[in-house]
Amino acid sequence: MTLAIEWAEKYRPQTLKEIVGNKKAVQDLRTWAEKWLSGIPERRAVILHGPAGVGKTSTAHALARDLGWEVIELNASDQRTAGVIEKIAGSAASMNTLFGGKRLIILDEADNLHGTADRGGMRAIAGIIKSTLQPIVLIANDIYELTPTIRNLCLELKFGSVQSRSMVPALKKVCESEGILCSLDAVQQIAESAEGDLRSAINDLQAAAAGRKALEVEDIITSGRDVKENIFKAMQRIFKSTDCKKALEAARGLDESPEDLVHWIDENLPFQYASKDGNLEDIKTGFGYLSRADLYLGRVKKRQNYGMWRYASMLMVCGVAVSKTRPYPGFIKYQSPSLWKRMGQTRSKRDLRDNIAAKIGKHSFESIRYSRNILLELYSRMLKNEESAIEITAGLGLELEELIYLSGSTKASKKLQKIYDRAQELLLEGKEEPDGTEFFRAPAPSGNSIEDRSGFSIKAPKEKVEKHSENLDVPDSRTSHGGQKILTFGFDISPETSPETTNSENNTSVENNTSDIPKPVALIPDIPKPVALIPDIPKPVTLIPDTSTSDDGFTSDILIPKQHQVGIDGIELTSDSLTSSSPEHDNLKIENSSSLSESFEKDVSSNSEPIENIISSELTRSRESIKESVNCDVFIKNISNISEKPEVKASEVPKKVEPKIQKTLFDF
Ligand SMILES: Nc1ncnc2c1ncn2[C@@H]1O[C@H](COP(=O)(O)OP(=O)(O)OP(=O)(O)O)[C@@H](O)[C@H]1O
Repeated sequence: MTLAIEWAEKYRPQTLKEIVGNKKAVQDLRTWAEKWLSGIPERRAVILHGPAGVGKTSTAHALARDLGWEVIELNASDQRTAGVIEKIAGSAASMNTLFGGKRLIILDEADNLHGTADRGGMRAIAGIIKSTLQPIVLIANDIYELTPTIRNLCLELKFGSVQSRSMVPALKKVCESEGILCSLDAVQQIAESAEGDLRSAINDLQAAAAGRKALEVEDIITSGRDVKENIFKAMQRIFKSTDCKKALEAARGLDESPEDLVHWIDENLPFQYASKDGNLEDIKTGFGYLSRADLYLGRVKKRQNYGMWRYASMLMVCGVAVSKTRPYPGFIKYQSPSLWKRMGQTRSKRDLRDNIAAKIGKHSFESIRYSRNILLELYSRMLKNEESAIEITAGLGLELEELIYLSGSTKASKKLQKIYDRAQELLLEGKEEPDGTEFFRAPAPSGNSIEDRSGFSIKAPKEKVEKHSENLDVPDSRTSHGGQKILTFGFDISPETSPETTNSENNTSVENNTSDIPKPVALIPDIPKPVALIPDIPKPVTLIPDTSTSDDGFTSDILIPKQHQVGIDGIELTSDSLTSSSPEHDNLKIENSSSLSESFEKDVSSNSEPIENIISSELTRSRESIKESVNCDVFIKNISNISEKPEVKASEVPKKVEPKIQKTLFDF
C-alpha cells in the first residue's frame, strides 16, 4: 500500500503541460494566474473542483512551479480551524514575498475543513479572499459544500474525470519508466476500470505489477479495489437469493458495520421488493426482521456488548433474504442510505440556523435559545423590507448563506445578492452607520458605542449628538467621576454630556434650556438642579485678620474665617448679594446643598459602588431634604439671579473682594 502511494507521487506532474486532460480548466487557470502579474484581478481566488484523483492539486502546484511562485499549502491533515486559517493563510495572503514574487496559497480539500460544523473556517476563508494580496487556489471535490459567499468571490474551474483514452499514454509512460512490459489491453483495462480517476489507475497499475516484469490483462482482473462493489454485491445476494448462508458470507466480507448495513438494507428493501400486483407482504416481513435487528443494535449500544452484533446481522441479512415469497429478477440500482445524506444536510442547516441565532442573540442581548425560538422568526419577517434587510445584514454581519437562510429562500436571488452587496458597502464605509437604523439599535449597558463582531458600530446619530451638545454646552463632571454614559431613547448612546455643571453662565440658562433639551435628557430628569449648581468644592473660605489676637492695633498675621459667607463656584458671596425675599432660607438651602455635595463627594471617593448608583441614591436623598425645607423652583430662581450678576462669572478666577484686609485660601 505504501508503494502504491509512491508511484502516484513519483509520477506527479511537474508542469502544467504534463497534466492529463482538463485542458480548458488548466488554460483558464493559467490565464487567471497571469493576471496577477500585472495587478490584482477581479477574482482573487479560484476554486478547482471535481472528483478525486483527476489532477486538481497537481495542477495548482504545477502552476506555481511554471510561474516560479512560492507555495503555502494548508491541506486536510492540518488542523484547519478559523484561527489557524487566519494565522497561516491570512498572514501569507497579506504579506509580500521576500523577493517580490507571488505566493500561491493552496487550500486543499476546502470543502472538508473541520467537518461541516465549522462555519467559522469558511468565514475565515471568505474574509481572507476579500482582501488577499496573493493568489489563492481552493481545491474541493464538492463545490456545493463551500458557502455561497466563497463561491461568489471565486472563479470556479471544473475538473472532469480523466478520459480513459487520455490515461492510457500516461500509464504506458509509467510502465516504461518502471521497466515493465505492459500489454495495451492491460493498460486499457486499468484505465477503464479507474472511472476517470488517474490516481486510482496508477495505484491499480502498481498493485497489478507488483513482483512482475510483464503485465497482461488477466493480471488486472483479479486486482479488485472498489469496496463499494462489495456492498452492491452483498445487496444482490441478500435481495436476489434465499440462501441465508451465502447472504451472510457476503455481509461478513463487507467493510461496513451492522449499524451501517442496516441502513443500506432499509434503503433498498422497498425498491427491490416493490410489487406490481400490490402485494406488499414481502416488504412488510422484511421490515419486521429489520426492526428486530434494530432492537439488537440498540442493545449493543446500550450495553456495549458487541457480541450481539451477530444476532442483529443474522436478523437483518437472513431475515430479509428469506422474507421474499417470489424471485425478483431484473436490474436494480442500489442506493446508498439517504438517511446519511439527510442527516448531513440538516446538520449544516442546523449549524447555519444556530450561527444566525447566536448573532441575533449577541445583538439583542438574548440567549441563543430565545433568539432561535422567538427572534429568528421576527428578524426573518423584517427582511421582507429591503431597507431593513440591508440594515439587518450589515448590523448582524450576516454572510450571504445566512441571509438566504433567514429570508427563507433556497438560493441567492438577485434581490438577496443586492441586499448583501449593499450591506457589505455599509460595512466598508468605515463602519459609518446607515440612516434610520434606530429601530435596529440594541440597548447598551455602558460605553459610547457597541461594536459587534462584524465591526458595525452602533452610535447616536450625529445630528442628535450635535443638537444635544449645542443645548448643553457644559462640561461633564459625572463622566469624569464614573464614566457614566447617558442612554438616549433607551437605545442610542448620547455624547458625554450632563446637566450637572460648574459653569454658572450655563447655570443661568439651565432653567430655560431645559425645554430645548432633546428628549434623551428626559431620561435623567431626576437630577435636581440645585445640586448641579454647586458641584465642585473647594469653597473659598474667606479669611480675615484675627483682630482679637492683636492688642497693639497692628494687623495680625493670623487669619480666621469670615462669618456668614458662602461661596458658589469659588466666588465669594455675602448674604447681601442674595436677592431672595427670604435670605435666611436661601442661606439655609445653600448650606444644605453644600453639605449634600460634600457628602456626595465623600461617597464617590470612598465608595467602590458604581458611580450611577451613588448618584441616584444621593439624588433621592437630596430631593427629599429639599422637599422638606423649600420649594425647589424658588430656589433655582434665586441661584439664577445670583449668577446673572456681572461679577459672578464662572470663567473668572475668584478674586479677593477686599484685598487689603482679606485673604482667601486661593492666595496661598
Ligand atoms: N490529470 C492528471 N495528470 C497527471 N497525473 C495525474 C492527473 N490526475 C491525477 N494524477 C496522478 O494522481 C496523483 C494524484 O493527483 P491529484 O492529487 O492532483 O488529484 P486531485 O484531483 O487533487 O485529487 P484529490 O481531490 O483526491 O486531492 C498525482 O500525483 C498524479 O500522479
